[in-house]
Amino acid sequence: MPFGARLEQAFTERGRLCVGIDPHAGLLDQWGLDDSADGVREFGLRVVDAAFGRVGIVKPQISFFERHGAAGYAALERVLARARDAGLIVIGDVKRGDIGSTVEAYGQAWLTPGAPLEVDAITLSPYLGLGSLASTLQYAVDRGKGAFVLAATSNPEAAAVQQAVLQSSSRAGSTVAAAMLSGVAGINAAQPDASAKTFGSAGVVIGATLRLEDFGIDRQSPPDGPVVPVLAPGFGAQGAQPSETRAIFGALSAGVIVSESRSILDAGPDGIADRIARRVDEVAAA
Ligand SMILES: O=c1ccn([C@@H]2O[C@H](COP(=O)(O)O)[C@@H](O)[C@H]2O)c(=O)[nH]1
Repeated sequence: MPFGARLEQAFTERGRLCVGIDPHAGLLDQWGLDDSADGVREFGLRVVDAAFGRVGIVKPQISFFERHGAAGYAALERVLARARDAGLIVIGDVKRGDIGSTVEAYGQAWLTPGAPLEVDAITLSPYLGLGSLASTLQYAVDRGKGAFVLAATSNPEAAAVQQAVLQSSSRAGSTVAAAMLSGVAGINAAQPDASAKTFGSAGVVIGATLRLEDFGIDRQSPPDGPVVPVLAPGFGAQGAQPSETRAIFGALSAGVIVSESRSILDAGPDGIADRIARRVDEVAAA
C-alpha cells in the first residue's frame, strides 16, 4: 500500500497525533535512565509501548541515538523494529540532503524494505535543491515509502533562507518554502495513481509556530492534486496548540500531522500513556 494511503488510514483509525521519540539527556535523567545507548534504547522502547494502540505515528529523532555511536544505532534498530512490528508508521527524522547520487544512498539506508534501519518515511533537506532529492523521493514512492521535504521549519533562524524569493528556476518569484510545497505537490500529482481525493506519499515539513503568509504559502487554497502530507512540529514545547491547527494551516489542514515530542515525553514513564491519550483527544477535538 502506498505511504500516503497508509497515512490516511492511520488518520482515520488513530488520529493525526505523532509522538516524537527524542531521548534528550534531561529526559533520560527524568525517566531514571542512563545517558547511554542502553538508556536511549529503553526510553525508545517504552515510548513505543505507550504509543501502541493509542496513536498511529511515531517520529524518532535520530540525532539522540547517533550521539551514542554504533551502539546508539544498534539501539535505534531495536526501537524501529519494535515500532514497525507494532504497526506504527515510523517517520525517521534524519534530515538528510546532499548531491543526488549521495541522497540516493541515504534513501537506500532508511527506505529499503528489510534494511536494518527501515522506516516508513524520512525527512529530507532541500538545501542542495529540490531536484537533488527527486530520485530519492521516487525511490520512496516506488517502495510504498514516504518522505517529507523541509519547506518552512519551526525554528526562527530558518526564516531568512526559507522566505527568500527564488530568482531563477521554473518557480522564480516564489519563496523557497512555497516552491518546496508546490514542487512536492507536483511529484505527487505526477504519480500514475494520483487523485485529488487521496494522500500523496511525498510531503513537506511546515512548523506550527509560523504564519504561513510570511513564507509565501497560500493558506486559502491547497495545491492541485493529492493531499500533501504536512509533518508539523512546533506543537507543545515550541508553543503551538493542536486547537490552532486549522487557523495555522487553513487549506493544508487535511494533511497535517501534529507532532509533539517533549510535551509528551516529559510526562515520564508512568504518565506518558495517559498524556498521549489526552493529547489524542485534544487533537481530535481541534
Ligand atoms: O521544523 C522542524 C523540523 C523538525 N523538528 C523536530 O521536531 C521535534 C520537535 O520536538 P519538540 O520537543 O516537540 O519541540 C524535534 O525532534 C525537532 O528536531 C522541529 O522541531 N522543527
